[in-house]
Amino acid sequence: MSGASAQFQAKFDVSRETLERLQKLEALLVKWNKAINLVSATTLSEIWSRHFVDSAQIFALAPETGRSWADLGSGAGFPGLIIAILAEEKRPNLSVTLVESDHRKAAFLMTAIRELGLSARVEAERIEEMSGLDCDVLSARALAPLPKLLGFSALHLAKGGVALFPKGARWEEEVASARESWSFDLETWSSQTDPNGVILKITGAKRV
Ligand SMILES: C[S@@+](CC[C@H](N)C(=O)[O-])C[C@H]1O[C@@H](n2cnc3c(N)ncnc32)[C@H](O)[C@@H]1O
Repeated sequence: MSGASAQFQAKFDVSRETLERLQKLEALLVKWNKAINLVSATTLSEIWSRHFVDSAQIFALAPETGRSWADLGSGAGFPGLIIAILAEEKRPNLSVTLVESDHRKAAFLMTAIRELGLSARVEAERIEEMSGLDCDVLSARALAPLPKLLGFSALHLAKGGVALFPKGARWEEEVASARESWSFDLETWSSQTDPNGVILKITGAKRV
């Protein structure tokens, strides 16, 4: 086991099968990154800490009662593919949907799902053009400012659902800006990977 995967195992207590899936995903990302720009070359050598841990920390924040999870703008699969990998071990009944409008990235996501033996599905569509997903949990990393994310949530989150958005150092400005047109309940968790970042957990969002 590499140092990075051993650290992941210590943090998230996952099975050998899950670690093997993550190792396969790492190999796929390295292979595909030669042809399409999935992750920046500078973070390729830090896939476990910058992407796998960053994504996995979101998984534990979702209520265990949720049956469906949608990750919007998944890109190379963060956090969506990691959620799908963890769900395979820890919540096998969770249905995971990855939304990604870029067809080359969507092709990567479909390949990864097939090669890793996951049950997640990919919607290669634009978030604002697809029919409502009615999901219980929604996530999005590095997709849009919070006011826009809340607009996406209004389209796809079921009543009573939970939105999880990792945000960087300027998260308080984004929350203040969102409060101008939305009311919502907010909990925050410090990020395990970004000393200035947080994960926003939002419920009950309504336009004001
Ligand atoms: C900056 S990347 C972030 C990718 C990934 N979430 C991450 O954190 O590594 C944003 C991704 O969202 C996708 N995207 C942007 N707008 C979208 C839309 N309206 N509908 C679907 N996907 C979209 C882009 O193609 C891109 O892959």
